[in-house]
Amino acid sequence: MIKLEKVNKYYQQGGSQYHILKDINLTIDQGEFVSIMGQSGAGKSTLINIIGFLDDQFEGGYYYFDHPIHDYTRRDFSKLRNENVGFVFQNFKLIKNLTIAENVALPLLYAGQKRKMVKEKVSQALAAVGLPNSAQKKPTNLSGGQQQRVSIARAIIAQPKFLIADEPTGALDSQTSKEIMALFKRLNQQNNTTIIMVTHDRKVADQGERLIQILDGKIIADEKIGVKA
Ligand SMILES: Nc1ncnc2c1ncn2[C@@H]1O[C@H](COP(=O)(O)OP(=O)(O)OP(=O)(O)O)[C@@H](O)[C@H]1O
Repeated sequence: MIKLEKVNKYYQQGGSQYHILKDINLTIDQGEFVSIMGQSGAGKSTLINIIGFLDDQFEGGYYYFDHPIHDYTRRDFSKLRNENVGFVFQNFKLIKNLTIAENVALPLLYAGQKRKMVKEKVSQALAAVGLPNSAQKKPTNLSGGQQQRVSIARAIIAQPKFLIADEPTGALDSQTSKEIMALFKRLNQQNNTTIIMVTHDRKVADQGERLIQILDGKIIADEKIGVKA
């Protein structure tokens, strides 16, 4: 599904050029649950920004379902992103003055779907993340774990081909982290949703089935770590 070939990424700063990703070769199949670990500054966010079609400024090949998307325009990139990827962040990124239902509906409203259809899909997405009775609440009335469930509902509502989760448990206590990881695992196993997750926490990473380790912009290890149920 995702294939990176010799991907390199540079940043220019103050007249100097920094080489951030170095010859990244990586293939991710549909249905995989991949964890990415590495020290701060290793290049994890830079990598997932490329994988998630947020950054089109890189060198090398990116083949998505065999399409050479490194040749695409910026506009093609935003279309690909909107239609294929769901994002989950450490700090949830919910809009405070919108209700839970309105937050979850946003990707569908951006995609121009009819309100009646949207309402039904919002209820389904909230039920899927275990929050059936919170639609009319505001984010600040929910716990951190519940807010992360809302952000996962928002990420899955448009039925993306894959999810990118950047430190999804970074702001949660260990019990809540476990519950959120159980939810990711269920989405992966029941719906075959591909998940690509960055984490600093080895216990969290171990919930995936493959662990990629990055150091100084290079993949230094890529191994199977669990057996799928
Ligand atoms: N927009 C930018 N301009 C210049 N340098 C950048 C930019 N974004 C990131 N960098 C640099 O690229 C390197 C990799 O950053 P990146 O955010 O990908 O690391 P990371 O592994 O995700 O780290 P962390 O775990 O701290 O989030 C760092 O040295 C960072 O300073």
